[in-house]
Amino acid sequence: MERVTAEGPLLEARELTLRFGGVTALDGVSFEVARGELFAVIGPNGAGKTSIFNCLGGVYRPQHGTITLEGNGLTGRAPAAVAAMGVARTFQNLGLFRHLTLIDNLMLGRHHLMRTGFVSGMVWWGKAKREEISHRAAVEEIVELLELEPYRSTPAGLLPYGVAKRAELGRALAMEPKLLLLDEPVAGMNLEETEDTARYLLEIRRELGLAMILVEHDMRLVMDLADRVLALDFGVAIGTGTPEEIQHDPRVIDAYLGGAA
Ligand SMILES: Nc1ncnc2c1ncn2[C@@H]1O[C@H](COP(=O)(O)OP(=O)(O)OP(=O)(O)O)[C@@H](O)[C@H]1O
Repeated sequence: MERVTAEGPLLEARELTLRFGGVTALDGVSFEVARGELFAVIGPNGAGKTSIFNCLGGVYRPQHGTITLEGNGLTGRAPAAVAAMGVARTFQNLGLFRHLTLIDNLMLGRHHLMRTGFVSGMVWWGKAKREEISHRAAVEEIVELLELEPYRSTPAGLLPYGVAKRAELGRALAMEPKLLLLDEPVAGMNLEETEDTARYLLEIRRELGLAMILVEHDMRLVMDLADRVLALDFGVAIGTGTPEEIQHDPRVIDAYLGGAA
């Protein structure tokens, strides 16, 4: 039965197990994400981080376990249905339309929120026009928040890399999600771009109160930004806690930080 609860965690993942043939990518992983929380998932290569995102985003269906968003079942739903429930995602490889301008890419992010289709838009011109204006206003707020004004009319394919990643973040925000999944948001960035991204993520949390799950190899970024961290190793959750707790957890040091040192 569908229900919406104002209390309790925003997202709840219980005992997720995902297997590919003989490989167990996730082995009974449980975690919760609170409203407004910046939650990070870390672990060495092959630990299961992408598998978690793919289960949350509806790309993979875990063989065992449940995922709920505000108490509503999300497990096994198709990616479009999961997006419509309020889960947005950014990708390691950019998910923008190269030939469309930045503004049009952001408008596309709002597509599922638009009520007026093409034909009804012609019939109900006034209503469609009003809807268009309100969507454009929402997009303008994102442009301002992410300081994208100088690039608004630039085709996405011509944007500098760091700006294109920011535009992708903007496209995800344009969906007005309840939860944002960030897949290695600073991969391939230089130090300045990385610091800018950290600043924008903090701004998003502060201004929008949006919950985010971050998968990232850059440990400094994770430890600086995250409220809580889940550490995985070989598909098993080996620790959950504040960055401080995780950095001092012997199992995590052994599995990950120790290995990287
Ligand atoms: N589609 C698939 N088919 C078979 N095995 C897979 C598939 N996807 C993931 N795996 C396996 O599941 C395990 C977890 O992979 P996953 O990609 O989730 O790890 P990860 O922590 O994201 O790694 P990385 O940091 O390298 O991106 C690995 O052993 C991987 O080889």
